[in-house]
Amino acid sequence: METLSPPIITSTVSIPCSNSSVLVRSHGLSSLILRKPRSPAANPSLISSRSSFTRASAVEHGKTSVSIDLSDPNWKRKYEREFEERFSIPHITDVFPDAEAIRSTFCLKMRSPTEDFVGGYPSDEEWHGYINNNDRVLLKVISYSSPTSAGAECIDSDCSWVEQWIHRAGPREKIYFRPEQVKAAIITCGGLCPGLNDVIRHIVITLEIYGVKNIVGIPFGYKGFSDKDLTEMPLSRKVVQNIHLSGGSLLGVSRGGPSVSEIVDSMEERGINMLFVLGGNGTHAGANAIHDECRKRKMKVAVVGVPKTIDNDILHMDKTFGFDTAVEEAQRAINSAYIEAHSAYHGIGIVKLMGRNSGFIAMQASLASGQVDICLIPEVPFNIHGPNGVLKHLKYLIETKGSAVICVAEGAGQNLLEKTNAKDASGNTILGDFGVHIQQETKKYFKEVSMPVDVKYIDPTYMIRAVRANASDGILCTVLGQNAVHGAFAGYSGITVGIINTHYAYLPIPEVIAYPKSVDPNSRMWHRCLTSTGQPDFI
Ligand SMILES: Nc1ncnc2c1ncn2[C@@H]1O[C@H](COP(=O)(O)OP(=O)(O)O)[C@@H](O)[C@H]1O
Ligand SMILES: O=P(O)(O)OC[C@H]1O[C@](O)(COP(=O)(O)O)[C@@H](O)[C@@H]1O
Ligand SMILES: [Mg+2]
Repeated sequence: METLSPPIITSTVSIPCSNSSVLVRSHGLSSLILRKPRSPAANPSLISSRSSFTRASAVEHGKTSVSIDLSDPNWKRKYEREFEERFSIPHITDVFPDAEAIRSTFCLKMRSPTEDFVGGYPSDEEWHGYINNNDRVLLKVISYSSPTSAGAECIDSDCSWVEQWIHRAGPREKIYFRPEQVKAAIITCGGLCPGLNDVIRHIVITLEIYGVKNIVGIPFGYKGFSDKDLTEMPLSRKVVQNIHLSGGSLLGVSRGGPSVSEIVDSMEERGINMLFVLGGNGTHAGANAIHDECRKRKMKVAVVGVPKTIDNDILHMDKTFGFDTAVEEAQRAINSAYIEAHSAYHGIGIVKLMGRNSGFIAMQASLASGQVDICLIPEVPFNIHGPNGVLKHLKYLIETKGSAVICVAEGAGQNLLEKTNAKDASGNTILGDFGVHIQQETKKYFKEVSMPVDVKYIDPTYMIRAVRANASDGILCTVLGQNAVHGAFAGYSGITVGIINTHYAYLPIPEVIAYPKSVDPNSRMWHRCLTSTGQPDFI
């Protein structure tokens, strides 16, 4: 048995300290972790707070309450055991202890597939490179020697090394579904993302290698389960052969849709027993609820997610597919902004990139281009006006360099805009347009200071996410798509697949969506970005 589905973690750890900036209030694992300020000198009270580490830290793990008593000599072993349980992945045998396992029909080397695959493809090979169920991947690979190391994530004052192991992804020797009894469905939800077609393609191809013949696509996200006008799309290697050559999703996407019980009713009606769900946080929340509902109804179903978001806001993963492509595509916009700004008298180029809660695209695109003077992201507060504001620095740049480029993430500066409380069909907050706002404020400001400027605003957001995946995302999509199928056949459900420290792993869905991953302002990467742009703090 692969033990329990871990609860979503919403926890609070208070590190007793006089400076409120180190009062850590967050979700999930990082709640155990004291994030350091940018420089220890900036927060001397933190250093003197070392003794606070020795106190017991009460941590609520969703339903269960876990308390890590750092004075307990065995706290590390206990922590590691609890971690293992949280990251255990639900398995069909949790609900069906007598579920029959058969030898895998997935072989690395085989003869041409025959019409009659029952009993497995004929293979000449004995060794298939299967993954052992006990194989693990290490989640954190840096051993910090001090809480003052940049980006340090520490549990105690010594930053003791704690091992956090997660399940390795890949094909298993035993499978829990007979290919001829599988009806697999694929669904893509949320916004577009480069690589969706690549993942669909590899799921289909891998399912066929296992011997599955009944594969369908559900059109337009979860809506496709309830809308009677939308019919399933039969999928095969032939259908998906070239779909990766274009962006978008062969199946279409949508936000909003039916309730979880309607979705599961529809799955029962259609006889779907493998569901591959491609989407972001919202989609995964839905996938996990579908998994729970299937368990409640004692349905032998595998629900496997593949995280899709150009925002790169899924926890624990090196990156999500489409992110690299988005960063690469953003280069064209930034370069255009630079050329426009550089070629104009007192030119200012402003580029808005996506990133609802997380500034990863803006940060990485700024870093990659080397042409950005000011990068603004949601995670780092700033002022536009005032002596330390963005506009003052912009004036300095115009005076000293003659031109400037600003890159903003869409979620940046929302506190400076009027709130509308508007939501999209999925319940996501509709953001104010900060790109337009800073463009207007820039024009106003320079008029006020009687300095002629030529402002060019570029919003390439939808162009970026509609392109096809680049080569590196193409490879990532291939591996994720294949591993999703391996996970389902291995009998896992309520899981998702990701790249972690360059290895591929299965994670329980709640752990990756507990909250959106965001840029750590104390991380080396953000500091590198600041070094590259040369921008000051705008506070
Ligand atoms: N908490 C939730 N529980 C169940 N379904 C959800 C939840 N949040 C979002 N969804 C559904 O997931 C789909 C995609 O969600 P959305 O937030 O738009 O995109 P993404 O998955 O990219 O974050 C939508 O159909 C939405 O209704
Ligand atoms: O216009 P739409 O389709 O609502 O998409 C906008 C959102 O899509 C994204 O690119 C990705 O969001 P999701 O991961 O929720 O699909 C966000 O950065 C952006 O806010
Ligand atoms: Mg989302």
